[in-house]
Amino acid sequence: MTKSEEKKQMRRMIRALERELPAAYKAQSSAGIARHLLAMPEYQAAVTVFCFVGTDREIDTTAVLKDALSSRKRLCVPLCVGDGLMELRQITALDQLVPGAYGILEPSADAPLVDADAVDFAVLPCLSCSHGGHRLGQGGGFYDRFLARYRGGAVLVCREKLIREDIPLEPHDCPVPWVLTERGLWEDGIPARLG
Ligand SMILES: Nc1nc2c(c(=O)[nH]1)N(C=O)[C@@H](CNc1ccc(C(=O)N[C@@H](CCC(=O)O)C(=O)O)cc1)CN2
Ligand SMILES: Nc1ncnc2c1ncn2[C@@H]1O[C@H](COP(=O)(O)OP(=O)(O)OP(=O)(O)O)[C@@H](O)[C@H]1O
Repeated sequence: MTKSEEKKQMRRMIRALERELPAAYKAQSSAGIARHLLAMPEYQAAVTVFCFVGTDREIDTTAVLKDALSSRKRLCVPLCVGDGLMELRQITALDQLVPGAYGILEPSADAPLVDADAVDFAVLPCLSCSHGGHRLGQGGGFYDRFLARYRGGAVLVCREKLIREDIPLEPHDCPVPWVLTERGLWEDGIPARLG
C-alpha cells in the first residue's frame, strides 16, 4: 500500500471512531483543549491569531474564537478559495461566518485578507495526529500548503482518543511543533506544561 492509500484507510478508521465518541467526551475534550490553549503564553502574547472554525466532528473552537475577539486580537479564519487553497480572512464578530465549502462556517468573500506572515499563532485542525505533531488532515492538502511557508507559532489540536503515533508520512508533510489535547501540551513530542 502507498502512503497515500494508508492515509485514506486511516481517515476512514478515524472518522468511524469519531462517530462513536460520546457527546459528553467530545464536549469535555473540546473544553479542556480550549482551556489549555487560552493559558498558553504564546497565545496570550499573539496579536494576530489564525484559528479554524470547528465543525461538529472537530474540536469546538468557539471559546478560542470568542476569546481572541474579546481580547482584541486580530482574528483570521480559513476561507477555501480553490483546489487545496485557502486564504486567511479577518473577522470581527462570529456572526460574520456563513456555511461554505464542506458545510464549514467561513467568512464571506469580502472579508479582509490577512497575510500568513502576519500571523503570530495558528490553531490547526486534524483528523488525527501523533504527540510528535505528525498530522493526518482531511486530504485536501490545504494545511500542508499553508505549513510549507508558515513560520509563526502553530498548535495542532486533537482529542486524546483520536491520537495515533503511526501517522503515515509523505515528503510534503510538515510536523507541527505543538500538539494540544485535553491532557495537555506536547512540544516536539515531549510533554510540556501538562494541565
Ligand atoms: N474546520 C475546518 N476548516 C477547514 C479545514 C478543516 O479541516 N477543518 N480544512 C482542512 O483542510 C480546509 C477544508 N478542507 C476540507 C477538505 C476536505 C474535506 C472533505 O473531503 N470532507 C469529506 C468528508 C467529511 C467526513 O466524512 O467527515 C466530505 O465533505 O465529503 C473537508 C474539508 C479549510 N478549512
Ligand atoms: N505544499 C504542497 N504543494 C502542493 N501540493 C501539496 C502540498 N502539500 C500537499 N500537497 C498535495 O495535497 C494532497 C493532499 O495531501 P494530504 O493527503 O497530505 O492532505 P492532508 O494533510 O490530509 O489535508 P489538509 O491539509 O487539507 O488537512 C496531496 O495530493 C499532496 O500531493
